Amino acid sequence: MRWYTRRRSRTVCLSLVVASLSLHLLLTVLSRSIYQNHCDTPSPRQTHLHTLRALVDTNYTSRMSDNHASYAKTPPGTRKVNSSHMDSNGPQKMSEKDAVTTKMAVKVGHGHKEEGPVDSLTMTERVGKFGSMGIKPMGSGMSKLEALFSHPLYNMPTPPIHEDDWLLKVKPKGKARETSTQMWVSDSDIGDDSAHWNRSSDSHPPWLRFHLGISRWQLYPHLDPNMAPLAQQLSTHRIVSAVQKSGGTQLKLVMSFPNYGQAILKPMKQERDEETNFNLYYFSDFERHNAEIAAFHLDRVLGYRRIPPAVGRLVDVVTEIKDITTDHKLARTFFTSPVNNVCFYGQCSYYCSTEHAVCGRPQNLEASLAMMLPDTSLATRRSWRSPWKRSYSRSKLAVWEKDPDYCDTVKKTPPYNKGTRLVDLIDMTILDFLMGNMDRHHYETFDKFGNNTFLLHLDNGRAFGRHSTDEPSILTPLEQCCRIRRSTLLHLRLLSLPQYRLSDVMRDSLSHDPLFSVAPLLSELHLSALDRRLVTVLQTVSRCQERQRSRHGEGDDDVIYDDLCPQCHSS
Ligand SMILES: Nc1ncnc2c1ncn2[C@@H]1O[C@H](COP(=O)(O)OP(=O)(O)OP(=O)(O)O)[C@@H](O)[C@H]1O
Ligand SMILES: [Mn+2]
Repeated sequence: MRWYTRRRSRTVCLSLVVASLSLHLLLTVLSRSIYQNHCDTPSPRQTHLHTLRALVDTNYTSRMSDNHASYAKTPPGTRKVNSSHMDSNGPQKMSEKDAVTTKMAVKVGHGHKEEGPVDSLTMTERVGKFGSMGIKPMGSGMSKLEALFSHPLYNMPTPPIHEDDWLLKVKPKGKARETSTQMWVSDSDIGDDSAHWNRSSDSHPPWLRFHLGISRWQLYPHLDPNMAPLAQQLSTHRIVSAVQKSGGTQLKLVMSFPNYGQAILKPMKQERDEETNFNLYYFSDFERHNAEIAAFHLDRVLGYRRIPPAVGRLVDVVTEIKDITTDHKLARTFFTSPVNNVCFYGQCSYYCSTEHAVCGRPQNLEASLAMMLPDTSLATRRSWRSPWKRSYSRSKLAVWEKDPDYCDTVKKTPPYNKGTRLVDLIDMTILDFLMGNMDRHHYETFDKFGNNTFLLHLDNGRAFGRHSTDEPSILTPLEQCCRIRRSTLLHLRLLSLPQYRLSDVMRDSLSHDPLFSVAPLLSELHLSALDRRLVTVLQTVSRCQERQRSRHGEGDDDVIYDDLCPQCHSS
C-alpha cells in the first residue's frame, strides 16, 4: 500500500515537473514575442529557445572549459562566434534621441608625452553609445551584449509593479515647485490627491527619472531608455560643486550638477594592469575607480540591477574641484607635485596624506562617478552586517571560517529564514567572487520595502584588485548553504556559453564607458579571470547538487530556489 502511494505521488510529481517545464517554455515563447524587436529574424529566436532548453536541463554541467563540449550544446544553425560580435541578427539601432548632440572635446591621454594618441572618439560620442540598446557594434551585426540582453532569460514577463512597490512618488501637479528637489517626496509625505503622478516624464532630468524608477525589485529596469542620458549627465554635465563625502574610510567626493543631480566620485588610484600587492591584507587595499565602473557593468550583465550606474570621467582637478569647492578642508590639501601635476589628498581615515595623494596629469584625473541614490531623508536605508563578514584583523578568524555548518544557523535566523534574503545574499556572493571583492562587510536595503526587497550592492571599489589568483573564501556562503536562485544559475550558464561568454560581454559592455577612450576599463587578464571564476561557481553548484542527490536521491531539489515559479514558495 505504502509502495503504491509512493509510486503514485512520484508519478504526480513527475507530471507536475513536466507541466511546469512546458509552462516555462510557453512563457518564454510569449515573452519573446512580447519583447520581440522588429529587426529579429526567426532563426535566433529558435537559437534562444534551444539555448534556454539546454540551460534548464538539470543535467547541465559546466563545460565552459571545454569549448567543443559547449558547442555541442548549441543547436544546429547557431553560428559559431569567436569575436565579440554576432552578425546573425539586426542590431536594435541607436535611436536619434540617444545620440548626443553636444560635443565636448575631452583631452584624452594623461599629459604624459610618451603616451601616444588614444582612441579618437570624444567622451560624448562614447556616451552616446552607452546604455544597453544604444549600442552600435563596430561590425554590421549584433553585439554579444545585445544578443545577451535580448535573450528570453533577460526578458521574462514580470508581475505588474504596484504603487507601493515604487520607492518614491511624485507630488501632484501644481504643488511641486519647478526644478526644486521638493518635486519628489517620500512615500509617507504623499496625501490623497496623488492622481497625477508622472513617473516617466521626459521633462524630468535623468537623475530624477532614475530615482523615480527604483522599485522593490531593482534599481532600474532592463533595457532602460534612461541609461544613456544618465551616463551622459554623469560624464559630461558641468560640475557646480565638489565636496568631500563624509563616512567611509577613503577619499571620495560628492559632485553636483546644474540640474540638481549628484554623484559620488572615486579617483583613480591604481593602473589597470597593476595587481594589488600580495602582502597587503584585503582591508588595506585601495579603492579603484575602474572597479566601481566594472562592478556596475557586471551587476547589469548578471541581470541583477542592484548597483547604481557608475560612469568614468576625466575630471579637471583644478577647474572642476579646486576652483569650485566650498569645502575648505579639501581645498587646503591641493599641491603641485615635483613634475607639475596637480594633486590633492583630502581628509579621511585611510590614505589621506601627501604620500597617498591623487594627482592629475597634469590636471586630468580619471575617476568614477556613481549616481547618487535618493537622499536618506526621502528614502531611508537600512545597513545589514553580512553574516559572512570578515574579521578585519590579521590574526582573528570569523565564525564562518571555523564552522562548516555555519549556514544552518544563518538559515534559521531572520531575515534569512524567509523569502529570498538568503539567495539574494548568495547572488551578492557570486558577484563578489567573480570580481574578487573581499570587502563586503555590509549591504543595504531600502527601509520602505521591509525584508521583501533586493539588496543594494554599494561600495565595490576594492574589487578587481588581482587577476592572477582567485579567492575561494568569497564563495563560502554558496559552498556552505548550497542554495542559488534558478534565474541566477540560468544567467550564469548562459554566460558560460561561447556565444555569450562573460568576458566578451563584459569587454563589449565596458567599451561603451567614456573612459574606454583612455584605456580599457578592465585588462584582458581581469576579463579572462571572470571566465575562470564563472567555471568555479558553476562547479560549486554542481557539487552541491551531486551531494544532495547522493544524500536524498533524485527527489525535490534543495539547491535550486525556483524564483521563476513564485507560487512554489509560499513562505
Ligand atoms: N551611489 C550612492 N548613493 C548614495 N549613497 C551611497 C552611494 N554609494 C555609497 N553610498 C553611501 O556612502 C557610504 C560610503 O561609501 P563607500 O562604502 O563606497 O565608501 P568607503 O570609503 O569604501 O566606505 P567603507 O570604508 O565603509 O567601506 C556607503 O556606506 C553608502 O551608505
Ligand atoms: Mn569600502
